[in-house]
Amino acid sequence: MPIIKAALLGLGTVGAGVYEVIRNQQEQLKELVGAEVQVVAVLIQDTDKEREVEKDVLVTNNIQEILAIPDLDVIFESIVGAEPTNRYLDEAIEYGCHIITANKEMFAKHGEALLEKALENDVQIGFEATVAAGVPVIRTIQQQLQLNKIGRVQALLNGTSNFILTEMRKKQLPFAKVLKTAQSLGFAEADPTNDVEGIDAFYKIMILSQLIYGEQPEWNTVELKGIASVSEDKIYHSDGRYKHIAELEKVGDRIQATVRPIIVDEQHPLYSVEGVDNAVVLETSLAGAIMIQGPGAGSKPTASAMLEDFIHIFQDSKAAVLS
Ligand SMILES: NC(=O)C1=CN([C@@H]2O[C@H](COP(=O)(O)OP(=O)(O)OC[C@H]3O[C@@H](n4cnc5c(N)ncnc54)[C@H](OP(=O)(O)O)[C@@H]3O)[C@@H](O)[C@H]2O)C=CC1
Ligand SMILES: N[C@@H](CC=O)C(=O)O
Repeated sequence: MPIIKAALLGLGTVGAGVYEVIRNQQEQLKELVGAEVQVVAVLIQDTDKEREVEKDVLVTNNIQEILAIPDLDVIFESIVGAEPTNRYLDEAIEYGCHIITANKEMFAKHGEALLEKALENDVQIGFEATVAAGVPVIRTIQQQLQLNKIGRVQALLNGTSNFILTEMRKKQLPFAKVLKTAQSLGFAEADPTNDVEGIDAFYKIMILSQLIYGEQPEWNTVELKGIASVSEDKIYHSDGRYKHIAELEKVGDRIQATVRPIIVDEQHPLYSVEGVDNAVVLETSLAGAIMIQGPGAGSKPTASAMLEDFIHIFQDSKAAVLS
């Protein structure tokens, strides 16, 4: 049986989820892609931490050791921040590896350039996990809405924010306590600033803008507020519900985007989307308004998006080899 050699960049909440799914669902993966998937290396930062990986897996903090492995087929990237990640992926594409990423900051900033480079090097990039984790928004837009023109987009794109707003309102709990729970559940980033200041949702709506309109608005024109700007009292006592909503629309030649907490009433499509769920409402020219909803953060939902990308990429390669 052929072997697909994989490396994981990052072995935190997301990377560990990917590793576990590959191990636990090896037989199904074999059937789906026609090859055995072997994780041969992981890149981490702290070499002193204990890692739950097989003994023959190379664990290193040096990307060059990974890119020196012969015949590496794919990299699953789930590290944090735009750099050095972008540089690592740029090199990995030159090496000839497919890339599957969950890193929205990196992808909002460098996704276009990496996609171009991937095309030149005949490899693919899967980025489903960069937006709404387990909810297949990217592939729905890429594959199921090709003839439709997408007008306005309204979305809940940060699982942590929706979880915090929901828990605070339902249980009248303080912000700091619920944020801790969101961190312990693997929803919030280790540094939760981007979650609660709206920056994480901003990166995600920029990725959607690039995908839908082929460009992003000037970043400094986007109104950006996070849930940290809302008082506890308002969250507990407002009529309606606070939701952290990202909106996107092309008006004439101009793309307009906002990312902010607003109060919605029960008529609003995002009113009933609660907890860690994300949802994206797409106004489409033929199908009408479509809403897609599901878990927007966490280890398994994110690993799900990355492994589904993996299957698409390697089923394509299998078809190419057979034809
Ligand atoms: N958590 C979630 O629900 C989701 C997260 N994401 C994105 O996925 C990525 C990972 O998130 P998550 O798993 O939660 O984060 P964690 O903080 O849990 O894990 C990050 C991992 O990356 C490693 N790492 C960080 N920086 C570097 C670096 N410069 N070089 C090598 N390794 C590095 C860390 O190493 P070490 O173990 O040594 O500290 C750790 O293993 C982020 O970009 C995040 O935005 C996307 C969707 C959902
Ligand atoms: N911290 C993020 C994780 C997924 O992207 C969130 O809460 O949405």
